[in-house]
Amino acid sequence: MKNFIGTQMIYTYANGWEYEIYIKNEDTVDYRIHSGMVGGRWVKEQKMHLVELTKGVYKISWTEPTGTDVSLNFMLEDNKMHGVIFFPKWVHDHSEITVCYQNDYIDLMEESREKYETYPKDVVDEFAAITYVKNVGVNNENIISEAPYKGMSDEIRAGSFYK
Ligand SMILES: C=Cc1ccc(O)cc1
Repeated sequence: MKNFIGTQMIYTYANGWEYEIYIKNEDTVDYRIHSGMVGGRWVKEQKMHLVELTKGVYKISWTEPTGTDVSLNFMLEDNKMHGVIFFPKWVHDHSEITVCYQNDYIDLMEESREKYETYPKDVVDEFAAITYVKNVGVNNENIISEAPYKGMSDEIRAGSFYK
């Protein structure tokens, strides 16, 4: 568990969506979505549940202000993960509303999940290849502190992003 907490990862799902996550501490993640249905969205301070399923295999799960539920399994020894995302219908229909720095729009997310339809949910379950992994320590506010832009994940992988 100590190895996993503090880890920053970038991964590409089999459907092409690229995500970045930072396991900030034992119950919090920050994340950034580089591409996919809600590419451009980024979030800090998302509370989550974390367990070690077996040696080197970690599961994190949470429910979001949008009503989206997420459960992710990281298999670090194999450089792969598997994610399940349960999108309410409204996120699928109005994804542009969720593409923002969510922390500034929590009220809008909560209003939208009441205003628009929840069902049928859109279940996305996909494996992903982890393309970057680094333990950057706990509670580092500088790891995910700006909006994603085209080329950012390449810069992170190349080691030229953080000054
Ligand atoms: C909806 C959030 C979310 C964050 C990371 C991930 O891999 C999938 C979904």
